[in-house]
Amino acid sequence: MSIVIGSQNPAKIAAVKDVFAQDEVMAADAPSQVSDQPFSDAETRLGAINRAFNALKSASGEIAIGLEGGIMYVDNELYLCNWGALVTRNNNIFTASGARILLPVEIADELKKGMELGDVMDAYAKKQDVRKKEGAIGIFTNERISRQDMFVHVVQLLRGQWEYWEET
Ligand SMILES: O=P(O)(O)OP(=O)(O)OP(=O)(O)OC[C@H]1O[C@@H](n2cnc3c(O)ncnc32)[C@H](O)[C@@H]1O
Repeated sequence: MSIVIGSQNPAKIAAVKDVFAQDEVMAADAPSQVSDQPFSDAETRLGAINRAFNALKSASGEIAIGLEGGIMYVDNELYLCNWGALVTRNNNIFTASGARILLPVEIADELKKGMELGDVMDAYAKKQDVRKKEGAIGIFTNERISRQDMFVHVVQLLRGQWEYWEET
């Protein structure tokens, strides 16, 4: 089977390859058509769905996966949130969200000023491309859960739902 992932981000590609280890996994640039920094569950989820549909349009995969990172308020505090979508050629959509953790106040303050989490994390950690590696979730969990680990769980949730509803 061939699967297309709507991103060139190595953490996202590795997560899909981990869950679909026996299959052909292709990566395609696919716009999320939401803000560069989604600010709610609804916007992040929509970004994942848009990326999956745009990936399916641009490549020859049988199914497509979109993975999108964002942030969301719970009361007045900002949490990291991530969403995934799996879409099929007959327009079935499966969605799932990832683990979420509270972001420290100093990170949240920068995000509220309009900065993107990827840039804020690089400055905070004094590293480059945190978003493509351990991610904010890796840094703030002492690297117990990396961004890839978190997306593996999301992709397992997507694959499992797709198998249950389409293959049983
Ligand atoms: O290449 P693409 O697929 O666009 O991956 P991305 O990481 O740049 O983009 P996302 O749409 O997943 O995330 C939206 C923004 O939030 C940032 N972001 C999300 N989760 C993050 C994490 O765990 N660590 C660092 N930055 C993160 C990301 O860098 C973007 O600025």
